Amino acid sequence: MAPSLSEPFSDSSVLIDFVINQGNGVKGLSEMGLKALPKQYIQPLEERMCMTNVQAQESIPIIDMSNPNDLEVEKSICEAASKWGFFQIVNHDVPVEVLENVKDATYKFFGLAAEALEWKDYLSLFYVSEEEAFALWPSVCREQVLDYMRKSEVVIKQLLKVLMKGLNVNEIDETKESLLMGSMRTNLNYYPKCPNPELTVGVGRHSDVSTLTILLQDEIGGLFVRGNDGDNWIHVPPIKGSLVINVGDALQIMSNGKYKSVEHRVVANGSNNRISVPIFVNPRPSDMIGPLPELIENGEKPIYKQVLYSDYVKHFFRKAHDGKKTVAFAEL
Ligand SMILES: O=C(O)CCC(=O)C(=O)O
Ligand SMILES: [Fe+2]
Repeated sequence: MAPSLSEPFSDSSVLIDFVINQGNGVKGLSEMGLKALPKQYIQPLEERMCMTNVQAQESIPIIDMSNPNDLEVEKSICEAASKWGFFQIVNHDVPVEVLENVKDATYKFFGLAAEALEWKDYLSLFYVSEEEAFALWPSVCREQVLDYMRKSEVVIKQLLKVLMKGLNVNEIDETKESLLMGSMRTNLNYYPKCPNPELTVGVGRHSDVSTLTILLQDEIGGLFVRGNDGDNWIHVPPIKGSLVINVGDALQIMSNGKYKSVEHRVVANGSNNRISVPIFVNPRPSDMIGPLPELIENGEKPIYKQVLYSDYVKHFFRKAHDGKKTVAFAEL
């Protein structure tokens, strides 16, 4: 039974049934035209975005990738990964058409079905093989997602090569390539319009568990990155055709802390629906991750221990989004 507008979801089991079991998602809630946010989505005050903490004059670096082997470009990538942990790339090799197609496919998918978390619905696609993707992924988006992943691989390899060079790791053999990018997951995120955006979050504060994340966002905006001073938040402005790149915990650990996996969050929006499509480039679940041996051989003191990547990810998902605390799991 659909819940009535006059008494929407005072009972949590009705809400869970509507959003999850019946598959309506947060999208279903948004489209009911609720006057107020259901209480289950109201976040504690300290987790809500306070606009006085936004640093409007700051922005993360925007890097032109037309000449990825140019020394100045290499330098700006490594500096951005050390200082910010976040940057946007423009003039990369992923065709704008591929990006547009995967955004359209995301809209199409959420026209069909949804599941829920925070004020956000998402579909998570773990890549195993093309055959499996053809068998299991929704047909409305699988071609576009596969194309987006395939075409992004070039830029992912370029970035990892440059970032490794910045650590004086000049050879990426098969084992290292697998450690850096042995598994990939693409999420289709949908943040429906929200009746009380200031009371909730699209995605709470977190850092990613990936090596690198490649994020495509639409033109709405709402992604904020923790500024260098630790208190403020910096908006990541949508730039058509760009990809947002961020360092994840696995790369922070492997680089022995040189590259930073930075907290970020997504605010809910009172006027527009928003989509984003991150590719999480990860080690394999069975890999041990820790500071790269080359760094230790060069005399660096390790600040992280070796951990099984699947244990690290399990640890991340055991707790609610809670900022940067996951990485403490690997600290020595
Ligand atoms: O939607 C976004 O812009 C970011 C999403 C995100 O941080 C994530 O899925 O890990
Ligand atoms: Fe994230």
